[in-house]
Amino acid sequence: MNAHWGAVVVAAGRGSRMGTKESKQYLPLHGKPILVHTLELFQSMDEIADIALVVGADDVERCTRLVQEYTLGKVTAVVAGGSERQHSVHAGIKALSQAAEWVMVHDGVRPLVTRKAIRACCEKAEQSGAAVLAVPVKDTIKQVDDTGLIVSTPDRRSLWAIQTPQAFRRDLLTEAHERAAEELFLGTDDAMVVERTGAPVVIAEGDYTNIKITTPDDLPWAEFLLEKRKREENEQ
Ligand SMILES: Nc1ccn([C@@H]2O[C@H](COP(=O)(O)OP(=O)(O)OP(=O)(O)O)[C@@H](O)[C@H]2O)c(=O)n1
Ligand SMILES: C[C@](O)(CO)[C@H](O)COP(=O)(O)O
Repeated sequence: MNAHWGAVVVAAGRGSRMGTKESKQYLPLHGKPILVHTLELFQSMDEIADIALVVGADDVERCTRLVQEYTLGKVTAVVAGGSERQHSVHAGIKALSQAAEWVMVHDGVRPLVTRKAIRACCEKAEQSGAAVLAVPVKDTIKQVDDTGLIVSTPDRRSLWAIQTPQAFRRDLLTEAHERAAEELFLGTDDAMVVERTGAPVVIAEGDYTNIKITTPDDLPWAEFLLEKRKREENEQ
């Protein structure tokens, strides 16, 4: 893995599907905010030189304090995000130090990603320019119309559930985001923004445990996975 990777960690969402008053990225997991678990993992990797943290406009001060409290020295910028995830990512890329020629984008609410998976994704990106973590879909997926009628059943062998981090050569990601902004294109991940430029984006196989904490039932699952991981680390 290249020596100078920058990471954009996006955490400016409201977490409406979680349904809590507090935005989900600040909910405690093993006594620490979910977002802090994520940042600590990135902070611990030698290959990552700096991190831009993107949060809600009202949370910039609070997150600057969190960065100090948890001595997250690689977080060189805490900036306000936008109304859509894509706007938040774009703000993060612009805030990242110019020295970072390679950028990975990660959801602040995916604290269970592993260093091994991050490295696998970045290594694939270094070979091809752009790579995303993903896992093969386990269920049969149907395309359904507005009336509930099944329209088609895509071949499951070609379906992957996409995760983060998503890793890119910085100039490629920057240009793709600028173009999407100009053309008012909104995607649900950064790969979509890059794919539409015609640049290849490849898959790096990840783990099913890299969940995006989205709804209340994800919280006990995340607690369990974190507990299991800590136990395994202690046994080694
Ligand atoms: N305008 C936004 C929307 C989302 N995100 C971030 O993108 C990641 C993935 O988004 P998701 O899980 O969908 O978060 P929310 O948008 O907060 O959730 P919801 O859709 O339930 O409101 C999260 O870390 C979230 O904080 C962001 O930085 N800016
Ligand atoms: C980027 C992402 O996490 C990949 O699975 C996902 O697309 C984010 O989507 P959401 O609509 O913000 O949940």
